[in-house]
Amino acid sequence: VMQLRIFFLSIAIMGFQTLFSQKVQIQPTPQIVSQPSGHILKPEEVRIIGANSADKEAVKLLKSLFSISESKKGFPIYLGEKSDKAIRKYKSQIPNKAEGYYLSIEKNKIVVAGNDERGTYYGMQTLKQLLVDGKLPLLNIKDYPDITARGVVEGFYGTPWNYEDRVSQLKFYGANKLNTYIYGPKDDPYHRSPNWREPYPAKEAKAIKELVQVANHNHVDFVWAIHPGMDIKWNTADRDAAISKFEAMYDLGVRAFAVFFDDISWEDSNAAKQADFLNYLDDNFVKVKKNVLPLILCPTEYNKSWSKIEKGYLPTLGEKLNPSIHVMWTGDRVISDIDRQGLEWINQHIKRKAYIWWNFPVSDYVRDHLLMGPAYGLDTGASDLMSGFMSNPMEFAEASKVAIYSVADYAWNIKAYQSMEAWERALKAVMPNNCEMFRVFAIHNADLGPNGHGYRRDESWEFKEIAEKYLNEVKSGKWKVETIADVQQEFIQMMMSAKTLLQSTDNPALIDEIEPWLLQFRLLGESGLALTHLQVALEKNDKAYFKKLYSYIKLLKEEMFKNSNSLNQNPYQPGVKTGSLVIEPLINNALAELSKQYAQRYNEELPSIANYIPHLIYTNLNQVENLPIRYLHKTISISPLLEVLKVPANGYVGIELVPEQTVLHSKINMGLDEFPEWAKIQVSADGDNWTDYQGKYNGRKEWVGGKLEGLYRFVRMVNTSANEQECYLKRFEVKIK
Ligand SMILES: OCC1=N[C@H]2[C@@H](O1)O[C@H](CO)[C@@H](O)[C@@H]2O
Ligand SMILES: [Ca+2]
Repeated sequence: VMQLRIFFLSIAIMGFQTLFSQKVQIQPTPQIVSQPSGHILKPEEVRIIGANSADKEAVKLLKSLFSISESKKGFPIYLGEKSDKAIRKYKSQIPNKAEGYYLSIEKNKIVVAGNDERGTYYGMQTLKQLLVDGKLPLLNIKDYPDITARGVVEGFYGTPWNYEDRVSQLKFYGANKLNTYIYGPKDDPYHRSPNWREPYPAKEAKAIKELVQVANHNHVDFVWAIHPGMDIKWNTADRDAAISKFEAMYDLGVRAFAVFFDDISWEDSNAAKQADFLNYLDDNFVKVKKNVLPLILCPTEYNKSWSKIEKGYLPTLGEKLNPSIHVMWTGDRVISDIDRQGLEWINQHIKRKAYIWWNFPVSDYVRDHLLMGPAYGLDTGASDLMSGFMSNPMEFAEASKVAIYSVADYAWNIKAYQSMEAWERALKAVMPNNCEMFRVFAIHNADLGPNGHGYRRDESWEFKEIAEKYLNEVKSGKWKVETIADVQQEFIQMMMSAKTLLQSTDNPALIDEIEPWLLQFRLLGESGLALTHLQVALEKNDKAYFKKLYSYIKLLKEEMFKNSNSLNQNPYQPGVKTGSLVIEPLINNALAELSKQYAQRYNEELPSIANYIPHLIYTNLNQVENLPIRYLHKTISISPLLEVLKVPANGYVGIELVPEQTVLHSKINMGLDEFPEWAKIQVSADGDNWTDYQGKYNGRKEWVGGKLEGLYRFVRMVNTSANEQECYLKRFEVKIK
């Protein structure tokens, strides 16, 4: 009997424990958090001890959460930094780390004590997260960030974020303990060419001034970046032009600056000159102003695949740059995982900890895709090797928050980071009321398709196995009802997801951004569903029904084609791709298979409606071998490259027409003012015998060629000189008959 009694007692205690010790979820994951021992109800009134010496944003945040009693009787909340008298008693509990804090929620008091102002503010952000349903768990936390600078570099090509986007982002960073926002949109002419020397016009200047204030209210350092590399001259005029632009930005409240030398021609990538330029700004502006944060440089050689150590670019920076200047780095490639080995490699050459510019979820090189998946490929053993970690996002600000939320979790507590778990929480943070439907959409919109960087992401990972099984059963003709049911369930969920999100109201800005993809996603689900009914038609041997369904699917595909030619149009990767890794290929493959079975049974060929492109990229340059080919209204084009293209002797890039075609005209834009003497445009029918393709330069830096007699298979640009040359690949298109 005694054992039994003890047994039941232990069960009861466990139950009690689990009831209250349900794991508290805090974002980002704290370093040290005690097991909750029960909870208290939210105090009716609180008394703040230390209100006039604590960080003012923290005080503001506290006052927004609780009602403050004027008298002495309110529930005491001790608030302040380690140097403040009010929390002197708790000083020894505070982690001795920048932005660290100690938070203790007890029966008769709460303590929020920061190692510095930002730490107090972050302690308050955590307290806010713990106040749920009018209750607070009894626990204590000692927390601090692993990486000093954490945040976002708005550094993509494409439509810059607008003012509302940026305000929303800055508030999001405050709530997720991200402390840095680097303003550097490539297509802002006052950040880059031609107006990097000019002060902003009044309207833009006012907007930046206000954004800096919003950043300060959310404890975010607003870093303004200048991109002079397209036309900088290494002289005092341009050096002083940069200083005076920095002064103008300083007057708008900016207290942190960066200099970007990325994606410029290699002649100007002179490390010694760049280092002198940065050191001059450092010595004559940053050091003079005193309250300006250390400079950040984005080097021309910003990834390992582009660097030739023997040429000395990175070692020169490492040697010459003032030690306080940060050096940005994207990893082993432009778009790259970040791991210990790669970081140790770069840190030794730049003689400091790399300041990471992580090119995810940026999509300016795959603009027809959204990157809504988990942020993975980040080494959880690298917390001591980075001085900063910035995400370069998509031009879709709200949609980028899914990845940015995960980056916040990673950069704060690296060893604890779990990409899938963070992703689940990110979805809920971005779409609180419809996160299940949002998850259906996000899981099928994660991969970016074939692209020039060869960077891919997993997608539809929970559906892959069913998809495989389904396709095999379609091929064998022996399909099982439960497999069809599983596949139908996924397709119906896609339709439900699209419809629910299109009509949702919990994040209208997000729906506005992703609407084209939601429309496409719904149609894709619908075409999949119709596809499964083709099997019903075959089961019932109902030829007419099969044909009706087939033309219905054709209608759906025509609508998708229309969407892809009217929505999200841009000169790079226009259109709207969704479910492109698993769902779309499954539907096209099953469709081809079922129409083959139809043809065999009824001895009648149906017109093919699977959308694929037979034409190929034709090149011996591995920098562009993965660039996708587009085919639209008889024009075949190579997806443009944003970076500088390096063309060794006899290097070539072009298009292979499959099969041979009559070429009507061609247009090639290499981003050069006149047609370079080292280049030739050639055509061939067999890939061996080449003839020059006569053409001329139009007024817009483009080579244009006319109609060719006869059939050709290859059109290319080749470097006929004996040395490596460089150009851009802004456009390469061939129109056929
Ligand atoms: O400085 C690093 C860097 N500069 C470029 C490059 O990465 O590729 C990114 C993705 O295309 C692009 O957004 C960015 O502007
Ligand atoms: Ca203080």
